[in-house]
Amino acid sequence: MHFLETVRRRWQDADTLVCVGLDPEPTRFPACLAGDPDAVFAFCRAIVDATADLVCAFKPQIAHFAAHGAEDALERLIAHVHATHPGVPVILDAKRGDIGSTAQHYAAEAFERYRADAVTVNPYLGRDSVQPFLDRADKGVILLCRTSNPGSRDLQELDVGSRKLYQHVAELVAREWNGNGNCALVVGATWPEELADVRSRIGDVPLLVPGVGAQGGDVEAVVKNGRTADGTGLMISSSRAILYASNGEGFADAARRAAMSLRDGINRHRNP
Ligand SMILES: O=C(O)c1cc(=O)[nH]c(=O)n1[C@@H]1O[C@H](COP(=O)(O)O)[C@@H](O)[C@H]1O
Repeated sequence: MHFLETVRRRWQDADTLVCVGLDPEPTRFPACLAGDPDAVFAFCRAIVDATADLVCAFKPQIAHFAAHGAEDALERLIAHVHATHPGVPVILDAKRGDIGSTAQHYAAEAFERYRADAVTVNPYLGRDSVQPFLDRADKGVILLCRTSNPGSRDLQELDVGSRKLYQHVAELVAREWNGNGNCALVVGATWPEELADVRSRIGDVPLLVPGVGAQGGDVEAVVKNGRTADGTGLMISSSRAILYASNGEGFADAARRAAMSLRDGINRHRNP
């Protein structure tokens, strides 16, 4: 099934806009995993199994695996999600961007090697750098628009004619790059006004919104400013606040409680 169809099904059937980010940091793992040579996989699998019914997607962040030489754990983790929680899509957060010939390999990495359902892509190299991803009509292409970090102001807010660069990216993606209907955009929860602005420019194109939890974004503002008319349209992503809710033996249960609390907080504001 097409990535965005799968997400829409999760929004409706599982009644959740939560995306759990999988950002393993071994120094923050619970003591019960100390000495486990496969700790990255064991930790992430426990989180996945404890939260799968509460999410519209999982989002493993590739550097958090590659930095520890754990690409194999990432492959097995995504295979585990597909096998054990069918219908829950996986977004590979890789923020790729390169000339077209190299981008083809990044697309193959995301979709063939890792078997991700969607990937985050940096659009700032232009259309040809994104084309190998756009061509995969069954896969999601989630383009950085207004990122959550403070430094996103440096370039993304620059005036380019009658609007700012991130506003141009939002319109370009929604109007010209989304011919296959497989695009989404990233806007940080730390920019609630910009979220409303982007939503007004892109119709029902879905938004991936990281920045609630550890980065302090306000859930109510995100939902009210970013939702579509039917109270969906958002994948609201949190990593550290869920993954490291506890560093005791009950870490997976604590992660479940944190994900449930985020889901319920979102759902309180979903419908007008
Ligand atoms: O593309 C992303 O996922 C992303 C975009 C962005 O603008 N800001 C952002 O924080 N992210 C990612 O989302 C995750 C946020 O993690 P937490 O702050 O722990 O919830 C990290 O993996 C970031 O790399």
